Amino acid sequence: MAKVAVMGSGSWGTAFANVVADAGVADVVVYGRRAEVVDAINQRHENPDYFPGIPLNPAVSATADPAKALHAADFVVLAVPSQTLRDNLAAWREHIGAEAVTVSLMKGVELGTSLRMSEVVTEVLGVSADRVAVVSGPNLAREIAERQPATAVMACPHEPAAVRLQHICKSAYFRPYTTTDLVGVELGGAVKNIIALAVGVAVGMGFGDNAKASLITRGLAETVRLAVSLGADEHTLAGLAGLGDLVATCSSPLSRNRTFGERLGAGRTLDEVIAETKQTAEGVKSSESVLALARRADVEMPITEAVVAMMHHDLSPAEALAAFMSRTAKPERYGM
Ligand SMILES: NC(=O)C1=CN([C@@H]2O[C@H](COP(=O)(O)OP(=O)(O)OC[C@H]3O[C@@H](n4cnc5c(N)ncnc54)[C@H](OP(=O)(O)O)[C@@H]3O)[C@@H](O)[C@H]2O)C=CC1
Ligand SMILES: O=C(CO)COP(=O)(O)O
Repeated sequence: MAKVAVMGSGSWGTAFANVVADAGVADVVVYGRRAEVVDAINQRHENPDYFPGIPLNPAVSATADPAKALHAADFVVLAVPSQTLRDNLAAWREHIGAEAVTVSLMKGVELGTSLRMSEVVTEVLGVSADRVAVVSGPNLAREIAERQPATAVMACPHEPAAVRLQHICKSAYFRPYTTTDLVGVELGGAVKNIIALAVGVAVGMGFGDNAKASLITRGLAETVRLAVSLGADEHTLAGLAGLGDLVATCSSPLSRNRTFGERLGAGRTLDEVIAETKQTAEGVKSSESVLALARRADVEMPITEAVVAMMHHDLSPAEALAAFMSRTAKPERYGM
């Protein structure tokens, strides 16, 4: 059987390990940095910090030793916050086998470099892009841990690797598709978090479904503009990793990004919201790196700009709304 190492025992790492175990065709081990989480997974088949009361497949084992997790792994699945990936990978690099396929579950863009996560992997590990895959789609981790039905996209420029990954994930409740469009899949995932922050702000301000639908639709338009200008296929953004994830994340109270925005929109200060947010809300930091990417590509992303201004430059939700609504009138389709 293939061996899958999942590096990170938070929400998505735990739920994804469970998906692989439930698919039943690969061995899976999770690396967690805290012994109490590792012990709970091994002894009680539960991750009490992230999914209390949800039974994990007993075939999911855990270790606090990254070398042990990575030893002879065919797939190395990365599930830590995006901004920590470079340092973590540098520490893990010596234990990752030359033939392993690295799989990013992460939905962020690196601050400072504006690199996508797969690009950070190829840079740090010195491997070709053909050995790096990405999993994305409408995948709220709790629903998947509860074994509710879901679909996802496995992206890799080397299609056979995406197909192998599809095989080790497919189960009665998890249906993976494949694509070779890494750029579209990664940017769809990173930008939807930013749009979910904006939707959350609108919900927190008390606005209804017209505002939400407008942000989702115009959010998709700016995602497509950016992704296509960087080489993505427009159809990818109409698929699971684009529209699918955008709708799920912007609609769900389970989304950490939407919840973050909602608290801000309801009048809490940024510092209060940051202090209340225990899990990773990637869009807060990635809004800056995505905007930097957009400026470099000369692409307009007004919702992302508004989110950056609220998250990093003290613009209030009311001021952001006024600035957005008073933009110059335009045709619906422009600037592709
Ligand atoms: N949750 C979801 O529904 C989904 C999340 N994603 C993406 O998956 C990625 C991971 O998110 P998610 O699992 O939700 O995040 P969580 O916040 O739930 O978990 C983060 C994990 O990373 C660990 N961690 C945090 N900081 C560091 C660090 N500096 N070094 C090493 N490990 C660290 C945490 O350990 P500890 O528990 O000890 O703090 C925890 O195991 C993100 O990019 C997210 O966008 C994608 C799809 C769905
Ligand atoms: O990516 C996700 C669902 O696909 C999870 O979204 P949040 O990180 O906002 O919780």
